Amino acid sequence: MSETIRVAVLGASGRMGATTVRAVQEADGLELVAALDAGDDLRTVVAEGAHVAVDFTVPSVTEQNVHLLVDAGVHAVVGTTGWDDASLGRVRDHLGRAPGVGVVVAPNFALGAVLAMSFARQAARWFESAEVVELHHPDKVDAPSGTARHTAQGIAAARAAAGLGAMPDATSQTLDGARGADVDGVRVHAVRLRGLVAHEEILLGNPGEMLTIRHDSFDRTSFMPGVLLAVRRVGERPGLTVGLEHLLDLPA
Ligand SMILES: NC(=O)C1=CN([C@@H]2O[C@H](COP(=O)(O)OP(=O)(O)OC[C@H]3O[C@@H](n4cnc5c(N)ncnc54)[C@H](O)[C@@H]3O)[C@@H](O)[C@H]2O)C=CC1
Ligand SMILES: O=C(O)C1=N[C@H](C(=O)O)C[C@H](O)C1
Repeated sequence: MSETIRVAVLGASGRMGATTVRAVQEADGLELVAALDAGDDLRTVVAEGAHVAVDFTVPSVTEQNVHLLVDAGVHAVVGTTGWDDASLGRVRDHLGRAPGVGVVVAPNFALGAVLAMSFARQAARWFESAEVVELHHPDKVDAPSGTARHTAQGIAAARAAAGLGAMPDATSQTLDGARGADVDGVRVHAVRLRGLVAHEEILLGNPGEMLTIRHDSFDRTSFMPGVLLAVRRVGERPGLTVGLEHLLDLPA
């Protein structure tokens, strides 16, 4: 990769895309070469010689964007939600046929959120119960958040590795949805409220005690240090990286 990293932003008119455009324009060593939104031709990314494309679009298009970028030899930094094991597996297979190309998919680029998820994974094996509450602005289209899914999956993996079984829960009569969504056996609850940006609480319970791990993004600038870190590092990481924790040397 040359000294100046040429960056394209997809979803550039959206809340995250617009914030990313400004951050790239203000960052040392980066040059914004394309800012595209719905209806624009993705071939502009290649025509403008982008090294890295940042995707903050919508869950229904992000995987397709990534495949097009990989075909073009452009590294991808992806914050858009909606990824699952199947879509990540398809990208991993595709990257196997595109040596040298890197893709970083991160459900949350805020450093505090990544640390909160790491702390939750560390704590999970010591508690009988764990639930995740995510709270977001009401314009968000998906629920639960990608961050909450990733958090719950990490908690479930840590519990399984420690030999813990199902959590205690005597609920036998309930309204649909009252106990939230089940992500690998961990309950996840989604709040949508005007005034919020992006927030998460991880509740861990034992007899007589509770540990609460909370992270708040009050402004979308909170995601930018992580986005810029990924833009700078993705070229050194061929293949698929899922989660910013891998770029921060935190336990996966
Ligand atoms: N990983 C992270 O740290 C964060 C991830 N997100 C995720 O990023 C995504 C975007 O969030 P927001 O910016 O709030 O949404 P938004 O709705 O404000 O922006 C999405 C933009 O994508 C555009 N778009 C739709 N189809 C497109 C296409 N085919 N090509 C190019 N652009 C297209 C839309 O026109 C819109 O401008 C969501 O999935 C959200 O959950 C949001 C915040 C942080
Ligand atoms: O849509 C959002 O706003 C956010 N989306 C991501 C998610 O779903 O986890 C990251 C953050 O929570 C903000």
